[in-house]
Amino acid sequence: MAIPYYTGHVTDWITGEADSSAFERALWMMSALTVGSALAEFLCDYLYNTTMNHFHTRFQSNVFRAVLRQEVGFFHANKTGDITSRVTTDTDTMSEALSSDLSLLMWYLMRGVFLYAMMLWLSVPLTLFVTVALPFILLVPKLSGKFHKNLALQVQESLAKANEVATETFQAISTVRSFANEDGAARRYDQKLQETYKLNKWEAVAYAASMWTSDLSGLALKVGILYYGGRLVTLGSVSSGELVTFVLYEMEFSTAVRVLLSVSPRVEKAVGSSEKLFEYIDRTPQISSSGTLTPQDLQGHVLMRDVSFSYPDREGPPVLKGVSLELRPGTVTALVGPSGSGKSTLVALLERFYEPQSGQVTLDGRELSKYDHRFLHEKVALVSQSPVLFARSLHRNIAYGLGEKSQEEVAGVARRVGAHRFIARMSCGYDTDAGETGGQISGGQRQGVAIARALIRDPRVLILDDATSALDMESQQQVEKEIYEGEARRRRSVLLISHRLRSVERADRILVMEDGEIQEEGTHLELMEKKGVYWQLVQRQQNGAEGSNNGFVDVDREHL
Ligand SMILES: Nc1ncnc2c1ncn2[C@@H]1O[C@H](COP(=O)(O)OP(=O)(O)OP(=O)(O)O)[C@@H](O)[C@H]1O
Repeated sequence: MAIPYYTGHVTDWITGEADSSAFERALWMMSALTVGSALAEFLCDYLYNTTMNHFHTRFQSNVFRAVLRQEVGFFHANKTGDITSRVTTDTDTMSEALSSDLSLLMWYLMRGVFLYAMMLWLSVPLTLFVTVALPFILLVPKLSGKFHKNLALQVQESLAKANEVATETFQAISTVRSFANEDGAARRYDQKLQETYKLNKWEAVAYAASMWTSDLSGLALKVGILYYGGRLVTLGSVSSGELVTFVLYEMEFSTAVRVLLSVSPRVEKAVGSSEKLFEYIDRTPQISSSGTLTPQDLQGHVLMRDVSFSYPDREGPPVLKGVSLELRPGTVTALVGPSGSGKSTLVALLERFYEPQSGQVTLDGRELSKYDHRFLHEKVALVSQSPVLFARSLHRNIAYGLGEKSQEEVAGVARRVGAHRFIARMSCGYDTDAGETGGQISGGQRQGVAIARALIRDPRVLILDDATSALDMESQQQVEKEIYEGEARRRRSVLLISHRLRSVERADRILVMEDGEIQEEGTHLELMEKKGVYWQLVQRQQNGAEGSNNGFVDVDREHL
């Protein structure tokens, strides 16, 4: 920025207003400053980019952690594609703006301030003239910048919607293929992309408009300065060298303003994308995990008292209506009932995925929220209806979240639930990759691995939510043996949800659930003698009235 200053000195030497020593000094200073500033710029770029890279990595990691902290309901309320797009695309947009645009913004802001000071020092009247014209240069592009920010937000949202379609399609590719609906999926994706394209077009117009207006006003300003400055030179209030220096500074100043104006909409776009990210970071999870209890003598005594629950954002009657149940250590409690009666919802409350609107769930007499999050989920293990495995070895899947576990330990627990048989037959054994969401092994094998994954934690409460439906007879018997006769049985409470009556009839207690209420409870024989809901359901099934629709399949007819 000192170059224009010394150019003025050279001009004064040419016009004879200064001697030759000033000319030599000017040349030396210009050379030294050029080398010095090049070095400083190199250092500045290096440090800035390294810092921004560090920032990007940390920020993305923080957003990911913030999303992970949210309650399960948050993931049901927001689409996966939308969340993923926020964590990846939006953080990229934001970091890109920060790494290039913000550095330009800061750089040209500092330049602008310095140049303005130099202009003031050279000629106050000319600077005042520029100052009066400045708001006109700034105002119009500022207004179009606002319009641009709004459009940028819409572009981000529309891109997220396109991502949702892609994610959903790829996740359900087998279904898409079996219905031969590839064209339908492509059309849906195209439709979303078209929406983004249209918005992008408007965004480009808004951007061009702000550039055009700033160009036009900059040009008008230059004509004004030359006219007014020429008059001041004639009057002798500034030298011709000073006018040249002023014009050069003003050109640099205009460039700074232009850059600031072109960068600010991009920074505003990044602000637009960051708003949702900060919403995620600032969001307080509706289910806190601030509990601290980690009792080493946990028994696994679960009590659910008069619990009612409705899913958030779901209208209609409650899914659970005043449910009470007890899981005693050393006993197996079975929960049966038709599809949609609320069994998995009850499990979700035991796992603290949701909190009940009324009533209480306690473990060893203390509310679930009082327990340390990690401890609770180590001690209360769930195998869900469709367990998901991770794209890593079966060994790592069984020892999921537990750090290093020896091969003997993993194989030992797999043996107990009959999973070792099929794992040992695989060519890579425990090193076999389960594939994304466990898609590279069969449904029954997935269930076997998931049961082993739950048992390796030696939980005090074990919940099997229809978790053996796909197992072959031999594995099923092995799991039942583990549940009913296993040595750990005395140390834990088991909640067994199943549509197979054969596997629940040995339970110490059977609860029959219908429409979110426990209708009956007792042992299998008691319930059969009572000839109530349970008996009716069994009869109906026997007569084939409702088939598997009421949730009861594979009835042990001989026993009945
Ligand atoms: N995440 C959710 N959001 C809103 N409603 C839900 C959600 N999950 C389940 N429901 C609704 O809650 C009710 C009970 O569902 P739940 O999954 O608990 O039944 P279930 O007894 O486990 O059925 P199944 O035997 O088929 O597994 C159903 O009407 C279902 O539509």
